Amino acid sequence: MSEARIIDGKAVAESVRDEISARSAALLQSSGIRPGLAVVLVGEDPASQVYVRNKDRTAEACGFHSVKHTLAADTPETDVLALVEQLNNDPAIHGILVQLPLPRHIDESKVLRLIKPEKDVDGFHPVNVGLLTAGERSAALVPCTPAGSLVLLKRTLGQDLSGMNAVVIGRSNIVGKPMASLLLQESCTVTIAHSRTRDLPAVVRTADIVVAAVGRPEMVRGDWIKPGATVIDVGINRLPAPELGEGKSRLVGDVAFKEAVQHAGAITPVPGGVGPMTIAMLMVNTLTAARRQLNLPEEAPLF
Ligand SMILES: Nc1nc(=O)c2c([nH]1)NC[C@@H]1CN(c3ccc(C(=O)N[C@@H](CCC(=O)O)C(=O)O)cc3)C=[N+]21
Repeated sequence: MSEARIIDGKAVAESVRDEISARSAALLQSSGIRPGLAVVLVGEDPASQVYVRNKDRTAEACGFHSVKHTLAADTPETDVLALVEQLNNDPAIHGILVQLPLPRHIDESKVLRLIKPEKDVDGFHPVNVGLLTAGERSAALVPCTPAGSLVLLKRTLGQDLSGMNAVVIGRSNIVGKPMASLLLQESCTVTIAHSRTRDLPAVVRTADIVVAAVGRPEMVRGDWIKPGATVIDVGINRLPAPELGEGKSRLVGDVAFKEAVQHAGAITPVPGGVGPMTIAMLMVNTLTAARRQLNLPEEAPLF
């Protein structure tokens, strides 16, 4: 069998970013307003650092107003809530992202529920979750990683995914559940598999589309993949790599890439797959949020 096509998430993310830059420049020209994005970091989770740096750089490249609030890991919950409230009321801020996970003493869902739904560029507020689940994707802000994964699927398979068997591995609120909602809305036959699923390899073998979002390095093996299937690897796992030198690490996905590439029709790499798309879709959501807050018409959807 021939090797799978490698889906270039970095290149697709760049094209999305170019489109957002152009739309952002047009908005600035016509209304004098820059989309504003605020990121709130509580504590310094090392895994968050790369993400925040990439996000800042991309926001700047899109001509956005971008601010970062870094709070100490022991900041009281009331202070975090007060900051969110301040950002909710700041007209220069159209999108608010509170980096997860939060320290244990902070009630995550309390923080997420306080963010104004129209500023919720992560799409984690119950209002946005509800709209997406109810099939009103176009009225919602859609979580960035699932949205980016769907963009990659459509670039690979075309606009029509109807009737395809999609298996989503992982049931998180951040990826698995919203991904399943999106694929269902595309008329896929959707299975959500998880840690209690019986005979996961057999379930995955039924899939035309596999979305792996479990957070377990290289868990999905090559012989689980139906020949020709499209594989979206959402996992970003940092493993020690002494072969690269002392203290070095490497990133691997949730899919055993070297094996899966022998079976799949197309597959995303890690890094360079879904990660860059997550950031690109955050820019899409921030621009969408800004336009809605300014009562401007919706632009053509990018997926
Ligand atoms: N409220 C919230 N929303 C998030 O979306 C969110 C979050 N919290 N907490 C942390 C995770 C992690 N995350 C990443 C996004 C992009 C890359 C990314 O761009 N990765 C690149 C480079 C990775 C590297 O070189 O280290 C790649 O995969 O090619 C990584 C990680 C978003 N997250």
